[in-house]
Parts: sequence; structure tokens; C-alpha cells
Amino acid sequence: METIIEVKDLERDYNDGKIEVLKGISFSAGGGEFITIMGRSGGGKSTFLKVLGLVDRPTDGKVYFRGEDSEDLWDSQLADIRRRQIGYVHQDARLMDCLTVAQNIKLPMILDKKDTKTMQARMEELAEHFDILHLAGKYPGELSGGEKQRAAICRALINNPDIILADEPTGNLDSQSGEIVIHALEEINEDMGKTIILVTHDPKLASYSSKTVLLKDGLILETLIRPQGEKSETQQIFYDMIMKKMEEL
Ligand SMILES: Nc1ncnc2c1ncn2[C@@H]1O[C@H](COP(=O)(O)OP(=O)(O)OP(=O)(O)O)[C@@H](O)[C@H]1O
Repeated sequence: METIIEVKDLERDYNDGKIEVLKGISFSAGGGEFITIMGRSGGGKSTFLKVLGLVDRPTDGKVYFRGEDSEDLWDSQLADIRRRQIGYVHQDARLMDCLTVAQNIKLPMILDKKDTKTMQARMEELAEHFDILHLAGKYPGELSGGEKQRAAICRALINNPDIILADEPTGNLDSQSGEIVIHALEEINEDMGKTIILVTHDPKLASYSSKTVLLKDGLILETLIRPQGEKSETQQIFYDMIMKKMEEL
């Protein structure tokens, strides 16, 4: 399995070292993995995801993307990787209100100056897959939370990245919309073969992953691995494992 993102002895602090958030994390994500990151509120999960997504730089330690040391990359090279090789999904979809759903989905391709036909075909393919093609001409303000999040997922996939990073993508959704987004992520991982790294507070969502990394006091406390076996059975076992550990956090 190819390693896509790797960090070594990662540290990140704020306010000139007064707030130490990540205190020495080593971690890697390989092709096709589905990993969740959990931990207490304020424990550094979003900070960790931003560093993994090359949005934020570490204070100390190394971040490698496909074996390349991020310190050796120019800002423009990092921006290219972020746009073409990493899809990012936020808790609050972050669509542009002045653009239609179709334009929002196509945005990373527009920035990449791809031709109109290719963009349209890819947008339609994804929007149809995630059942929002009928909403393509609408504006984000006319969509439900779950529909917005599916549009954000389509936008994250438009450039066909190998890895999707998602920061509490179901955090603002009711349980029914949350389920639809969970299944969308499952498909992205299982059918499209993409690596997913997901921050969540929701043990149910985490139970769909194959690995859950628990952060505590700026370090990885433990990595829980879903047992091998038939999915519906192992998912319940994994859920119970996660719940038990969360109580101890
Ligand atoms: N830009 C910043 N400047 C200063 N402090 C920051 C900054 N970003 C985050 N922090 C602090 O870093 C700590 C970790 O924040 P982070 O958002 O990574 O945690 P989290 O685990 O994702 O939290 P939550 O589960 O509540 O979303 C918090 O104490 C936060 O206040």
C-alpha cells in the first residue's frame, strides 16, 4: 500500500509556544485507508487535519506528501497539491453563495483552467452519483444542510484526488442527512478506492472506518483497528470498542 501522507514527530503550537496543541505525533495514511480521528473537544483534531492537508505548517517535525518533504515545496507547489490531490470537506460545507451548485462543484477545475466540456461532464457524473444533479442550477441558500454537504463532497472529488480529508462533515446535520453523508463517504472509500481521513465526535461514523486514532493531550493515545470479518458484525464490535475508549478519554 502506497503511503500518501506521513508525519513524523509533528508539533504545532500557537501564540509563540504558549498554546501547545500537537506535541509529537507520528502517523501515516496509505492508499485506500479509511481513518477517523477522535478525541476531546479542543484536543487538536482540526489542527492535525489542517497540517495533514497542507493548509497549515507544523511548528516542528516533518510532513511528507507522497514521500516529498513539504518543507522542500514552494507555496505554489503546495497549492497545486491541495487543489489537485487533496479534497477537503468542512463541517459547514463552505459553498460560495453567489455561485450555483454546478459552479461551486466545478470551482477547483475552473481554477485549473480545464475545458468546459470536461468540467460539465465530471460535474454531472458526480452530482448524479450523489443524487443532487436536479439541484445543479440552484444556489446554496436554496439547499438543505445534507444537500449542501453532498455538493461540497462533489467539489472535493471533482479533480479526482486520491485522498479526502473531512472535518466533522456530519456535525451540523440531522441524523437522516448525516446517514446519507456517511454512506457517501463509504462509497468514496470502498467503490472509488480513495483514502479518507475524517475528524468526528460521532462513534457511529467512526465505526465505518477501519482505524480510529485517539488524540489526547497533543499525542496519539491509541489507534484502534476494526477487527477483520463480515462488515455488519465487525462494525458493531468496533463501535463498542470506540465507545469504551471514548469513556476513558
Ligand atoms: N489559530 C489559532 N490560534 C490560537 N489558538 C488556536 C488556533 N487554532 C486552534 N487553536 C487552539 O488549539 C486548540 C485545538 O484546537 P482544534 O480546533 O484543533 O481542536 P479540536 O480537537 O478540533 O476541537 P473541536 O473538537 O472542539 O472542534 C484549542 O485550544 C484552540 O483554541
